[in-house]
Amino acid sequence: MADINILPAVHAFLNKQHGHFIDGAARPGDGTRAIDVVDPATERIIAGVSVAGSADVDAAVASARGAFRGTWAQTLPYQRGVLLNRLADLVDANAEELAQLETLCSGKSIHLSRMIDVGQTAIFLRYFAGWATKITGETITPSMPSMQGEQYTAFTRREPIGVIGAIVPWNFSMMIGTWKIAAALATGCTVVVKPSEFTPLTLLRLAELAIEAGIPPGVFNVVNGFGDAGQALIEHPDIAKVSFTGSSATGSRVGQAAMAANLTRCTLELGGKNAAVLLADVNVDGAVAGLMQTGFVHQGQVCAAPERVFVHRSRIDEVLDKMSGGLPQLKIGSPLDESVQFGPIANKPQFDKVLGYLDEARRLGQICHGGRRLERPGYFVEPALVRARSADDVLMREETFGPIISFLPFDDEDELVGWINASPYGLSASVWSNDLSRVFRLIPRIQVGTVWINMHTFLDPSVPFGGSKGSGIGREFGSAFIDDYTELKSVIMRY
Ligand SMILES: NC(=O)C1=CN([C@@H]2O[C@H](COP(=O)(O)OP(=O)(O)OC[C@H]3O[C@@H](n4cnc5c(N)ncnc54)[C@H](OP(=O)(O)O)[C@@H]3O)[C@@H](O)[C@H]2O)C=CC1
Ligand SMILES: CCCCCC/C=C/C(=O)O
Repeated sequence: MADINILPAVHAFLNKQHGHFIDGAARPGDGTRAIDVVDPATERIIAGVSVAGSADVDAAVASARGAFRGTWAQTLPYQRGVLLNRLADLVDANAEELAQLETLCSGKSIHLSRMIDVGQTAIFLRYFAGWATKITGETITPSMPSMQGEQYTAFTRREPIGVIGAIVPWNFSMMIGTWKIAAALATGCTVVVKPSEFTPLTLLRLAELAIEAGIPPGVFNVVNGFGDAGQALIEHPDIAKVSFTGSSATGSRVGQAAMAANLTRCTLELGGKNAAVLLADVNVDGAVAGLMQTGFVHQGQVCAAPERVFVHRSRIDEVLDKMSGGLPQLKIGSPLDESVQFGPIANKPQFDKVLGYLDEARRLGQICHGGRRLERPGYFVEPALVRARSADDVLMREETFGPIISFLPFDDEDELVGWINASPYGLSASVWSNDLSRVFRLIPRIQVGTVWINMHTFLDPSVPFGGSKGSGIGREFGSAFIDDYTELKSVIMRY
């Protein structure tokens, strides 16, 4: 099939040098440094953005601080919910434009951009809109003996923490940005977001839509640039909280810098080396379909993707045969072709990293299917299946963040748990079985933030998501975010 037609609005948005979005309007950069935005499917430059200097970061934080104390503080929770719902409606109304921008910057298939990036952005906005009117404290009866004979009562209030500095990676820029922006706005905070320099366009467009929705200027600001712009943001004295998604290495630096600068609180959603465990009674067809989908969606560039799969020895040959048989059905090609499920790797550094892991697996003779680079422009590589020799192999230990799934047979449950927990990461795992007694015995033994049963990478806005160990600090979604984005104030009163 041919590529879809690019909308005139997308052409118009692309052929521009973008700056930042501050105080409700586009702010051009100072022109001294610029970033080329590259389409990973063609390696062509499709747009440019300016690099924020400290004056831009200061202006964005000042605007967010002004709105936090002014217009946004005067906006009732009910109205905040209405405005977030209006933004969701505008995301729906501009869905195709946003999906095309996302695909052109990130290389994810247009189908995925429509369904996940745009579809989930609207869903998360509506979910958080509902929370705006449901943020409550509790009443407490003081219990100290010294209070006998006196009349006391106490209550707590949840107050918005202030300006949020949000730092967002390139794999799902608009959706992950929205998790942070919508949580901030629902609780009464304001936000300055720095997208990855590889995928800056959809969040700039979302900021424009926020103004169209009636969200006051300064509530949602975007600064573009490299890590140094992010660094200036997290160290800014008027940032009350940092919400970061990205690699564990950068996340660790971000957390330390924020803490050292101003004791700034952080939520860190970091990398993973997520295990899928297929027990002896596994429904192989169901597990294979699930792994094919979640291991190779967006070319494996998903923090929760199943990268290491432990299969009971009695089933491993069957599983690998069916995985190999399924791979040719995954159509590789231009992400703007609606029949394609598998596009290019999102950017050149990530492409080089994935090719490096594939070279290593090839050197060790471990690739059992795929893994070849495609001879065409763009960062294309086939998805790969690897049969590991030991849980200590590089591909069983390091996060590749690419379309590579490694398999290892297991015999013994204790050994299996040891292998899973030996990882410094602890984001997620899945167990595939209908033997619920065994499954429920495993759940408390696996050191991760989320366990899926007979599914993988299923994110729902009402279920907390985040990592343990080296995969992060804090949780996004559900009610957990309210604690993160608010300050708890206690009031004790004698009457
Ligand atoms: N958990 C996840 O969801 C993701 C994990 N990754 C992993 O990270 C690896 C590297 O990808 P990369 O994009 O470089 O991810 P990083 O973790 O390095 O970057 C994530 C975000 O942090 C910014 N950043 C970088 N350095 C700093 C800093 N010192 N202070 C503040 N912000 C900073 C980046 O900006 P800039 O890009 O402009 O430097 C980007 O916006 C990938 O190979 C993959 O393994 C990547 C994306 C998502
Ligand atoms: C189809 C999977 C979509 C979920 C993407 C969530 C990504 C999170 C992350 O990489 O941080």
